[in-house]
Amino acid sequence: MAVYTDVTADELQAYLGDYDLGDLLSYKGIAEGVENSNFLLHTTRGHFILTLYEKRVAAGDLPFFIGLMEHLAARGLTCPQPVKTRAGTALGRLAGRPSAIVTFLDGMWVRRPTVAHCHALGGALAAMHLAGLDFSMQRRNSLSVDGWRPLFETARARADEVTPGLADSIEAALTTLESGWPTELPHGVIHADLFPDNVFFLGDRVSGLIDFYFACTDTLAYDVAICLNAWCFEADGAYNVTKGRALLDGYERVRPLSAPERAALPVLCRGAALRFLLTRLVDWFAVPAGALVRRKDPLEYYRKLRFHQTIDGARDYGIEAAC
Ligand SMILES: Nc1ncnc2c1ncn2[C@@H]1O[C@H](COP(=O)(O)OP(=O)(O)O)[C@@H](O)[C@H]1O
Ligand SMILES: N[C@@H](CCOP(=O)(O)O)C(=O)O
Repeated sequence: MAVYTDVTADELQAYLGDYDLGDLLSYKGIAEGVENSNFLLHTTRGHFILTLYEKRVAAGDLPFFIGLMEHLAARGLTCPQPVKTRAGTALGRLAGRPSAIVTFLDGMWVRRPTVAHCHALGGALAAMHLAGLDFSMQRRNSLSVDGWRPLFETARARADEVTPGLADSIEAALTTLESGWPTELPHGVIHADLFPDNVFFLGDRVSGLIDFYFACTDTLAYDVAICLNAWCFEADGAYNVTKGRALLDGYERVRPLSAPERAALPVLCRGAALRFLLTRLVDWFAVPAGALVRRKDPLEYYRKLRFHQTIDGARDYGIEAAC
């Protein structure tokens, strides 16, 4: 998260008047993350997270996110729980933005995931996929293949400022993905942004998942591809096949992948890399002056995309093509 919108102590006191959260002792903006504005609240009832939803979150989608966190918790997953006002509502409005308060989760996210972390993450991802299967609400993924070109068009003219030739490379990758994107693989609720900063650990054990604000109904194996991108590359840009194997093994112990899902991993990984390249590229030029936010490097995902373009089978990710 980040802080794009500031909240005064008076505004916050008045807002908290609708909740049974005791007295406000302190609050501070959280610099981590890039999407929404987040504050850590300390009240006489404990710690909570206040989120003000920013540009990429449509207010109409908030009931899906809130309902999903409640659904997953009811199925035994540890994730933030929306705190309701005395009137029973989880969604409010603060400083001109839609807002919500959620419970604070214990644990730490890991800056340098090990093989053991990747294995545990794979299991947690699969458990989330299974727990989401009977969630009754649907949300289209606005950041899937049909959303990439409109996103690209907003940044195309400036893309080569980041690195020469970037616009042409994205155009070529996009055209290939648009004609070959798999649509028949098993669908369900996906997290769609399960990066290390959204997974809390206590030791090697996953203690909770956060940040469900990209969650949607989409191809389950696409979520696996997002995680391979986010967890299994080293700082020098090399893919770590041992981590990939661990992640996939952890996943398959809970939810085995079908042969078509395995076969689609290369194209899904290319799509996942392009999706984060594009949002990072757009944000590179769009972060407002004065916002408390750390921009993320689009080129990290350009390098990952180019790696995936050299892959032709699931085996290169650490899993056999056939089950
Ligand atoms: N429920 C929570 N419990 C504890 N810390 C949280 C919680 N939600 C967010 N945070 C803290 O805020 C940071 C950013 O949150 P995140 O949801 O990833 O933001 P964004 O949506 O902008 O990416 C996390 O890395 C964590 O430190
Ligand atoms: N994970 C995305 C950015 C979305 O914000 P996050 O802080 O929740 O990860 C990226 O790395 O581009």
